[in-house]
Amino acid sequence: MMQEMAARPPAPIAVSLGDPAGVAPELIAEAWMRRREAGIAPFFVVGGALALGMAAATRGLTLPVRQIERPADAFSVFDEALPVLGEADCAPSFGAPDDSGARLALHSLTEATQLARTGAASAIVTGPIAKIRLAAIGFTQPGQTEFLADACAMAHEAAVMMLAGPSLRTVPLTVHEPLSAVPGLITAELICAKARIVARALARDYGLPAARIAVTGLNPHAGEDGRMGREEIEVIAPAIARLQAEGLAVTGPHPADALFAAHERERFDVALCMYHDQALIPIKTLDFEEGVNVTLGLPLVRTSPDHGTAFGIAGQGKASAGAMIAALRMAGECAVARAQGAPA
Ligand SMILES: NC(=O)c1ccc[n+]([C@@H]2O[C@H](COP(=O)([O-])OP(=O)(O)OC[C@H]3O[C@@H](n4cnc5c(N)ncnc54)[C@H](O)[C@@H]3O)[C@@H](O)[C@H]2O)c1
Ligand SMILES: N[C@H](C(=O)O)[C@H](O)COP(=O)(O)O
Repeated sequence: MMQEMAARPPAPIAVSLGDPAGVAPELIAEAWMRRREAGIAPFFVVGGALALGMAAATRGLTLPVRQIERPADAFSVFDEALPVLGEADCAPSFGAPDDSGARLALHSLTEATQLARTGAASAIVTGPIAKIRLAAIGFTQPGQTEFLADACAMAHEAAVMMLAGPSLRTVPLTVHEPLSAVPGLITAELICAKARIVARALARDYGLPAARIAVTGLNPHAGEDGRMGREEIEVIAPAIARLQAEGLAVTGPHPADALFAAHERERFDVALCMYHDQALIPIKTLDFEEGVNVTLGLPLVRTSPDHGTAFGIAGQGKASAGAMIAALRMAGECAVARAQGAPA
């Protein structure tokens, strides 16, 4: 079905290549091929012209690629060819990641971030990377979210991961942490800080001025009045009370097991969950092929498909481009919302 892009962002979107041995290049290529029907705003990729062409070919696509000299050139090129900025490249072996691919992924991410920071790009959409592969070449952050926080000179906690799909939005309070460390990391200050960032961002970028935030408990049955854990009584409920006193539409702590049933999802705009899998399992179950990973709280717009590198199916024509397309669409919509002056 033909989708409409509401308005064009003031600058094109910068896309980082992701790990070239994974599914990202083929999905970027497919998204460009479907740009009109999907209503995707003009974008360019930083590096990887050869990798993109090779990846497209594995899906039977003949991809016209054109080198551009400046981000703004993407506007005139985008209709005819996929614009690529810069010469950095490699010839990937799909499904077999290596250090040269990891270096290209990091270069592309670094450059695209810089362009979004300066406003030369109106948003960044990041292709999935394998964290362990990047760590092997010196990437020190747990993920791209924290990389972006560092690039913007912000504390890691100020860059808030949100997963968004047609069925729901979720935010993990703690992110890439071992489960055993989670209880010790849950504080009222962190809950309040992240809830405030979520509320501001949903107002600014998503047109939700009074977002309803459902906060989960940590323990089974949200602790069952302290019989199954005390974090709800000692930490989570006091944080919710503080946020309510500030006027935020926050409820909870809710038992997490039933919160994502259809009838419950109608009662909130976003769920603030205590740890990674509590937030990501529901969305990847309900919305895997349209799920978007967004970073809230940054001075720039950043989205990414919800899935990873999927090395096991790369280059086989099996991967769905749905989440990549959704990430590109959402980046364009958020960039337009900011350009139209939604309050920070
Ligand atoms: N945005 C990101 O950068 C991001 C997100 C998640 C995971 N990762 C990284 O990706 C690597 C692999 O992680 P994983 O295996 O847990 O997750 P994954 O998302 O790569 O794969 C999970 C499952 O989903 C399938 N899958 C993934 N994308 C798909 C698509 N577009 N269409 C159809 N099926 C798809 C895979 O084949 C696999 O069966 C890890 O190194 C992880 O750190 C990166
Ligand atoms: N936690 C995300 C997920 O599992 O989908 C993913 O690892 C992405 O993290 P970054 O965007 O921080 O790289």
